[in-house]
Amino acid sequence: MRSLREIITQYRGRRFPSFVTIKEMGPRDGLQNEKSVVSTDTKVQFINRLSQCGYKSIEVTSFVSPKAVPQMADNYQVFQQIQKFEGISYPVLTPNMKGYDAAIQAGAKEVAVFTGASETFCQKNINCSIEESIRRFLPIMEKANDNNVQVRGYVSCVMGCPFEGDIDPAAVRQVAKRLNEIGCYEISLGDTIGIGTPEKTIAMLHEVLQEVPLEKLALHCHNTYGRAIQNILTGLEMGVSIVDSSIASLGGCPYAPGATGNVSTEDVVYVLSQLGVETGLDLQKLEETANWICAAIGRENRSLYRGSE
Ligand SMILES: CC(C)(COP(=O)([O-])OP(=O)([O-])OC[C@H]1O[C@@H](n2cnc3c(N)ncnc32)[C@H](O)[C@@H]1OP(=O)([O-])[O-])[C@@H](O)C(=O)NCCC(=O)NCCSC(=O)C[C@@](C)(O)CC(=O)[O-]
Repeated sequence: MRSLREIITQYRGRRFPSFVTIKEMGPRDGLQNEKSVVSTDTKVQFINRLSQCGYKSIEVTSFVSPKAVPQMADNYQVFQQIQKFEGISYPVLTPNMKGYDAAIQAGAKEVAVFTGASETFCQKNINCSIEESIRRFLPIMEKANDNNVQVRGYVSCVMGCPFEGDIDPAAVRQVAKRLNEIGCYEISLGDTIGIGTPEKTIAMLHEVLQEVPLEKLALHCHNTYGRAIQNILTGLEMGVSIVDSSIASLGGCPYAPGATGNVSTEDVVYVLSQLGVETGLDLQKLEETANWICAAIGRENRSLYRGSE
């Protein structure tokens, strides 16, 4: 794995957007896979601390089946108890109408639907085909439109699948196109098991950009093989300006064997700051929050960045 310094040296002098929006995944993608139950109070404190770090978006929980993901069973309580600040969005995952209705009941103003570019992953994750998943999203889109709720869309396995192996970028393009057509305001492209490379990132984005405008695309990279930052920088060089990340690199997908956490927020913020890119995030507060949550749940902090760098 390359050090942050080596990555910064490699990418120095290249052209990136001047501002990159970072969407925090820690409370949802980060915690959903924790084996021992994280208390509602810890989740609430975690999100409240994150709200002080400068984010405009923090994904806070998911309204999925508690049998499928027990860690998110306290979704309603978490959403109700967190402090909500003006200017920060607190999206939640909703796989179907039942999840959407529960999210709205809790007070959600932004939701995210999620599917995949791999049939097998989609079946294992949400128990339906890709086509069926889109059909399930249609009534969500309709109701969200009536309720003035924004809907984000996720495509998983954009660089490869734990069950099917390679995924054709044309398949990613098709799914991203459908999510765009049904009205998702933004589409997050998930390298669910972190097997992307800069070359794969370029090939995948070239395809997706045939259908979806650049400003609607986000990159959601897991860091399983330590390549997430390079893949993200490759996407940013192509003009993408939205990145999903998880503080302390918390997480992993319960339906993607071998997947580790999202790329660490602190690492992305540090590297971008060294490359002259603004994120609006406070690195010191991020580091304090990362250390706090890792101590609270007994996990190691997998970020490479340490304030002493
Ligand atoms: C999608 C379902 C629900 C389909 O599951 P299903 O079994 O097909 O659903 P169903 O409609 O047949 O219902 C079965 C049971 O689930 C209940 N149910 C049904 N829907 C809900 C709901 N919304 N909330 C609460 N309960 C629900 C329903 O009421 C029923 O309860 P029972 O009668 O057996 O007691 C299930 O497969 C599920 O919950 N999956 C969760 C998948 C998940 O959360 N995965 C992790 C997040 S995705 C991810 O991490 C990837 C991402 C986004 O980060 C991007 C990337 O990295 O690639």
